[in-house]
Amino acid sequence: MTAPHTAQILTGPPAAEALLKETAERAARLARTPHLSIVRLGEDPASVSYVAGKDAKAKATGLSSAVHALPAETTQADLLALIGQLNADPQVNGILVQLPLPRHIDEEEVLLALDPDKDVDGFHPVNVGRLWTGHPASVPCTPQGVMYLLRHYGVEVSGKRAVVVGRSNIVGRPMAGLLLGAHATVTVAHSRTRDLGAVTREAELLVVAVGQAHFITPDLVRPGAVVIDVGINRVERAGKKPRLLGDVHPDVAGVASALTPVPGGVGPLTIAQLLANTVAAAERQAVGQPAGRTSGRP
Ligand SMILES: Nc1nc2c(c(=O)[nH]1)N[C@@H](CN(C=O)c1ccc(C(=O)N[C@@H](CCC(=O)O)C(=O)O)cc1)CN2
Repeated sequence: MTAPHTAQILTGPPAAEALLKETAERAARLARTPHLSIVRLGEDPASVSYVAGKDAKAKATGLSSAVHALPAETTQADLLALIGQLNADPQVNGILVQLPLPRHIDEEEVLLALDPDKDVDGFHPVNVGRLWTGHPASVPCTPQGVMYLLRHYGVEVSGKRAVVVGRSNIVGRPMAGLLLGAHATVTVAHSRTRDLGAVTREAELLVVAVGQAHFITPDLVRPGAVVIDVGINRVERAGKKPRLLGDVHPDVAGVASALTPVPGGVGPLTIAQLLANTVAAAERQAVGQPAGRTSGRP
């Protein structure tokens, strides 16, 4: 009798540690310690925890960082004024505004106000354009972290059929741009895709970021595919900590050749990549080179 097939589990922490080590070495080579300014509004527990993690990891990696924790009722004008100050401050190399923002804030206007060369989240349309035209850019941390994880585990991307499920600005769209830049043949599936299974079963590399627990079931996966689960769905439980579930059903391990877990897969790469983006921004600023002005075509 043969043992049932089970996928290789691509865990995030070893890849994140490797990226943090590289980032610390690069930071130490700079004449001035790179500085990251983190802006948070309100007390959303997940945002408080992610921001604390970013601040602590930045310091542990040899960067300097400061958290601007503003009340939830901060006005749009006050938030824009703070961003203006950080943009103008030559000591600040990277700025990020933790999302989601309170409902009264116009998120698009806030992201547009960031200096694109300090926008270490890569959300500014200038950085989106740089990514899609193959110029050096800050790229959103989670999809950039996925690329690092794939390289860390030796997963070949060039020439592969890749399907990204989800088209958010934070994950799906930049993920598609990065995979295309790495020479994959890329399809983006979304809520209006007809016959989703016919599309996802084509994928040798399947990246899922839809925000619905266990949305991808084994019947939607090509045997032997590499499956990257970007979902983090919090399922509340009475009297207990919420459970974190991915977008991919665990039974997919019986079909895929490799699979990222949730938690402990892509998530840890997000913060490591943010620090790598901050150091890269500081390196470009040190030589007076705006991100998009050199040829970085793949
Ligand atoms: N300005 C930004 N806002 C948000 C981003 C972002 O990249 N920039 N991404 C997410 C939240 N996020 C970082 O900000 C983030 C999400 C998840 C993790 C992570 O390590 N997840 C762990 C589980 C942690 C837990 O217990 O909650 C995992 O998946 O193993 C880190 C950072 C939205 N906002």
